[in-house]
Amino acid sequence: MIFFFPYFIFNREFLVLFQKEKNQNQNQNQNQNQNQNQNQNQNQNQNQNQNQNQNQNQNQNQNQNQNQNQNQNQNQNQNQNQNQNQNQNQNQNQNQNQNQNQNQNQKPRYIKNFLLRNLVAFFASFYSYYIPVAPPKEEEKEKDNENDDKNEIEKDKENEKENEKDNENDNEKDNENDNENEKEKDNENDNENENEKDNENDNEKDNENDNENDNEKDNEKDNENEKDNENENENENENENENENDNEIEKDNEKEKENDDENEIENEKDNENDNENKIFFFIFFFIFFLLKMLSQDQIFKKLVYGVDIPDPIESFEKLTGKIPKQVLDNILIDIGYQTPTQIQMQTIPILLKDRDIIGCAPTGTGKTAAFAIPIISNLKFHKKQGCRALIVSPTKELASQTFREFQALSKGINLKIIALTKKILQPKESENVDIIITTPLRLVYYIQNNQINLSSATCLVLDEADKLFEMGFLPQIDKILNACTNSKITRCLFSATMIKPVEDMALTVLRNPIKVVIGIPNIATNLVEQKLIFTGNEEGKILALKQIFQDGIKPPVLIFVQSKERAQQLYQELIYEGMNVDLIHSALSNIQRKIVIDEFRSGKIWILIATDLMARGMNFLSVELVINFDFPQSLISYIHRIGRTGRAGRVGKAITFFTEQDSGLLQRIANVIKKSGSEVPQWIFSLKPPSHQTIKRLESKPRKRDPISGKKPFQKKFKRNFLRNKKRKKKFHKKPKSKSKSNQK
Ligand SMILES: Nc1ncnc2c1ncn2[C@@H]1O[C@H](COP(=O)(O)OP(=O)(O)OP(=O)(O)O)[C@@H](O)[C@H]1O
Repeated sequence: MIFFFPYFIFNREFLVLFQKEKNQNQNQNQNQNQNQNQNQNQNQNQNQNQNQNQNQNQNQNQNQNQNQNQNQNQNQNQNQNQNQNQNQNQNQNQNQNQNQNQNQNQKPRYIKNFLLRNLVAFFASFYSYYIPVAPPKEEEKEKDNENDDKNEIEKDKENEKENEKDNENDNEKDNENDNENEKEKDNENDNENENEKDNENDNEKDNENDNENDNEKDNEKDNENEKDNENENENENENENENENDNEIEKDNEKEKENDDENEIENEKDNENDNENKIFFFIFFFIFFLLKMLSQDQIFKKLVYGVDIPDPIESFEKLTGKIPKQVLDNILIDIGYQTPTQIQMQTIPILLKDRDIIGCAPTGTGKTAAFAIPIISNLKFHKKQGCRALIVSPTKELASQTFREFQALSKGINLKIIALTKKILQPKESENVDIIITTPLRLVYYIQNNQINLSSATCLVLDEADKLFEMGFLPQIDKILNACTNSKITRCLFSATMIKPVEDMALTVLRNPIKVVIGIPNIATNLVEQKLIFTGNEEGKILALKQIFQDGIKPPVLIFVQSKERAQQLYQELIYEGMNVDLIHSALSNIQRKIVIDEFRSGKIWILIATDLMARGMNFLSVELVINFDFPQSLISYIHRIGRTGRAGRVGKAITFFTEQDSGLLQRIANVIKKSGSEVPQWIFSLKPPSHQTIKRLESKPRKRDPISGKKPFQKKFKRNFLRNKKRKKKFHKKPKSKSKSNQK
């Protein structure tokens, strides 16, 4: 329900909008019908009026001329007004027809819009936890309605004003025309009256002249002719007026057409804007969800590339029948893994099908078991045909650790597994083993001495592959690859980090590989809370370290330094403080290293000072705090160092000291810290980022640092600068001799 809650809210929102639009259109349709009816009525009335006018005109023609003219004018005015109204109504009708057409066109769009909105709503519901979707507020709705009403009222007012203006103009024109007509008609009437008077006078005169009869007849005839002429003139005027009315109607129609065209263009523009808004809306949401998914590692959480990718497993139980029952029991009962990790879900089925693979997953996510389970299952039982699986690790400690995990997973299965760390291979011993776990150097030694035959190997695993493809190991890896001559060999590369050049090189040795990437590549695990502390100088580091111990720590703690010399110096500083501390580096013997690791694992040692020897692959489950006393030499080194905590789903903490010397790589590492969810001081990002060459140079060799203990840095610096002057140097070295001579004297 929680999952689909925003879906319903979105849906409701959009349904409300949808209904609103629909109602508006329905109202428009209703109004349109009403208007159409009104227009029809008006037209009918108008026709009636016109008929009446015609009748009146006829009657008036028979009666008095003056009254007739007045009535005609009035009627004409009425007609014009009616025509204007008619025109307005026609405009409205046309607009409404357009709206109607739009509505008809929009009908399928309703469905589209509805689907589109539902799709978006569905996406929203998918990310319900990240998108707080508030239901539309009633106040906002009311405001929207008010605004809509206001807009409509304003539009109506504007239309009314325009109509009034048009009416006024038309009336003015009409009045002008009427006045002109009246004047003309008045003149005509005057003429008529004058003629009448003249006729009367003439008659009188005729009577006087005794020609009365003849004159009267003539006058009567003349009067009749005059009347006919007058009637003809009146009819002509009427026709002229009618023509003028027709012209005006035509003009009005033209205006209406222009208005209609403008309305059409505006409507088209509105439609285009609506479509643009919808597209923008959709794109915005799509990008929003993408970013959300990216920020929550949803997209890069699980990426599998390749062809014919076997289906992943969701549980170890799904492996029933695919792996020996004993192995399944070891996983579920003996070791107690309940569910496979993501890398295991993807890679176990792939390796069971003997496919080449690149597996990249964050530190502490069970990559060892991801390749150990299918390898043991594929080999099934011991065959006396030589080494069938070879696992190469960069350090002896890691090889020993992997050996232990293989032993645990293959318990009860007759497989011969050896770790070539301390063991010296007996002649022909390699022919009797199934799995060899080794470091590159030792393996190459046996290959070169023909003490080991790898032609029967069907599986080769390069653990911490990116490290093994670095220049230091590359020649040895090349020899190992050449020694594995079996054409059906499966090659697997695993690491928590993989940079592009190394990956490209690695891909050249794989055939039709499947690449599995869990999480964002080359990013520290988000189970580790990371912190950067500026210490100023070496002394500051010691003070900061003591402060951390004073604040309280939960052992065991792992402290990383950049060299064995510095490990020794720090060890002396801390042992002097009475702390339960030990150190491990490559200069110690194998036995010393093993003892230190065992004691650290058992909790006998609380604080272990280590070089990068311990940075990769070492699994100390109980380590909760990692301190980078010396800033790591590279980003990859940082990721592996802090990956010694926060393993197998547990949380951890990592603190990194830095001085001004470390500013080169500071921004890069700060970026990784930020991406994995921890806080970083913002000023670090305002620093000028180093060039690619600077980064390469910094990563190629460790930084020169002042010693941790002994003489204070400024004294040492002063002495070094002082002795740079050759003369001073000679004097400095001569002084003791002269003293001794004087003493002798
Ligand atoms: N399915 C599982 N369920 C619970 N714990 C597991 C599972 N698989 C492995 N582990 C445990 O997770 C821890 C880390 O495993 P592993 O050392 O293989 O990690 P990794 O990915 O190789 O780490 P790194 O990159 O540092 O080498 C081990 O303690 C291992 O026992």
